[in-house]
Amino acid sequence: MFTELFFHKTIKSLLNHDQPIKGQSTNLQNMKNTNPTQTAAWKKLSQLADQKKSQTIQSLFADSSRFDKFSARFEDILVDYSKNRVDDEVLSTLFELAKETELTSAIEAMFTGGHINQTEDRAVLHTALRNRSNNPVEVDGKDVMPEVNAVLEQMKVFADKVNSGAWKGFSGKPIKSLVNIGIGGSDLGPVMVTEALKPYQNEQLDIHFVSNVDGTHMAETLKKVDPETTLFFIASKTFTTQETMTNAHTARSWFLDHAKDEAAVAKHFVALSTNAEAVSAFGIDTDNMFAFWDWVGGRYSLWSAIGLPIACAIGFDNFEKLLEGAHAVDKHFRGTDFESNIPVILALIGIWNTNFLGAASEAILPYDQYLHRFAAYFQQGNMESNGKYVSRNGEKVDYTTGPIIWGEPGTNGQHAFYQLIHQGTHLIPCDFIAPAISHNPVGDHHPKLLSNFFAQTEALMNGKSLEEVKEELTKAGKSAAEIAKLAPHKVFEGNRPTNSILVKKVDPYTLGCLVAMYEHKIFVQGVIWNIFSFDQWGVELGKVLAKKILPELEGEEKVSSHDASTNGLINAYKAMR
Ligand SMILES: O=P(O)(O)OC[C@H]1O[C@H](O)[C@H](O)[C@@H](O)[C@@H]1O
Repeated sequence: MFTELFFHKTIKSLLNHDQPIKGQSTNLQNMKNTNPTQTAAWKKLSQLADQKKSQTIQSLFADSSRFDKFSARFEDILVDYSKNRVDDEVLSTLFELAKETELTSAIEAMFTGGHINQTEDRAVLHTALRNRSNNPVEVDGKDVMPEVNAVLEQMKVFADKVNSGAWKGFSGKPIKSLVNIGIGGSDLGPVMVTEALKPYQNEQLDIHFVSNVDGTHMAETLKKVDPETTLFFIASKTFTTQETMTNAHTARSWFLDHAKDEAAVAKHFVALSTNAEAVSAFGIDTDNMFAFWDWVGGRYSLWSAIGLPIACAIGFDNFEKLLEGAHAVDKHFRGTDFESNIPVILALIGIWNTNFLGAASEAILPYDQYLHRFAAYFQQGNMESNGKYVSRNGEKVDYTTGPIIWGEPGTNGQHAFYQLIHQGTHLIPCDFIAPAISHNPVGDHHPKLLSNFFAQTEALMNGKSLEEVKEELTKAGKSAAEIAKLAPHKVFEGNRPTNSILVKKVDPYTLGCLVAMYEHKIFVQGVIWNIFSFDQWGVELGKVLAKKILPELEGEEKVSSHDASTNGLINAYKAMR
């Protein structure tokens, strides 16, 4: 059934990507709905996992060319995946798995506007938003690039005005504070990017994000800003999300309490949305609306109008560089053989760790304070995309899909949860990310930070044997009894897999590259797991039930329409307040 959707699309030559994409007939009918566990490669991988159980990463470094073989460079980015439990045989079988699950057709289907978000019958084209080559990209026979470029132009004009101080508030003062009101994909991308690129931020502006429906989030933000100089971005793809609409109305009332003039709203509120009708119903002039389209997934939307607060904070030129970085990786992903394709390699290693070594989670550990929301961003990106137990043919899968994603910046994590990564009972593959050049080269901070990065990946791989521990304790003058008691606790098994991503500097272009790498990793995994990565039905049920419960919270009468626990909680709340 996946197949039929794409038969009208054309596979372009992998080496010739700057030609127009036409909605012609196709040879994408090979796109399979394959249970990955039924492929020859999967079966072989299961055997290999069994056979190689006792093989250690450390022992694999007997091959002196391992680092060169198992690392890849993309411009100023080095991806070292040599500290994984993979050898040539495992990797080549993983590449076979990608071939057997028709990854190439799937990649083409995405880039050429196939409706790969099948349960919502939508194309998935965040790549068109950053298509700096500007070659046509057709969705249902219509080239989307003119619209994409028109919104980018609208964003540029607006961001330039805000940046230069030409955009004035109702009392004639230039804008000083940007407040983004949005949640999920309409929050996390702009938060992550503006934090990551803070060194590029216009110092005349401060930026705030309100996402939680908890009134505290809004109240604390409004304390910091002045209605005369604040610009609100109401960011919502649907413009119906409860949290965002509630926060938007609160911000509007607060603003009008000060401005006392409805006409002033136009100078202080803009909307980033696909839903023009709801935007004007809210009272925002559609002249102040920046549009995007249903083929932009929320968690892939920072490249769209949702990126407007980013463009305002760091300037449109820098926003463009972010797009350029992502586009460069798009070309790499689409045009490079699997064997040298970074997102494909990262995805396959992730599948090896998840499905064959039994890892349930992955940690993302940036050694860069500016990247402190990177893990949170990809928590949504990954878990909302691949947290699915139903396959593309509608059946329950009998294998593990998306891992739990989590992480915090190093070195903070080291003093908090690395204990479990080193000596716990769970296998936690980790991605370490660091820049070679710091934006703040204060004293010897950066070498210290990076020495921790390198040391951790080394320690996770090599561990520390019982013999080493005993020798150390002996040298420290411990008695035999003390050594026997202490030694087991000081042993590190090692053999913990890590990827290391070293970038020259976290600049807009490089960040664009990094984000696109992770996005495509998620895509590849979804294809192989035979799930739909671009819907998110799992978030709906709770929303529906909350709507039903909300009116029940009014009044004093006891609620009895739920199970005993839910009734008990609601009634206790009513009694306590
Ligand atoms: O942008 P919005 O339509 O307001 O949606 C905001 C978020 O809410 C939803 O519940 C989804 O789970 C997210 O994928 C989405 O990014």
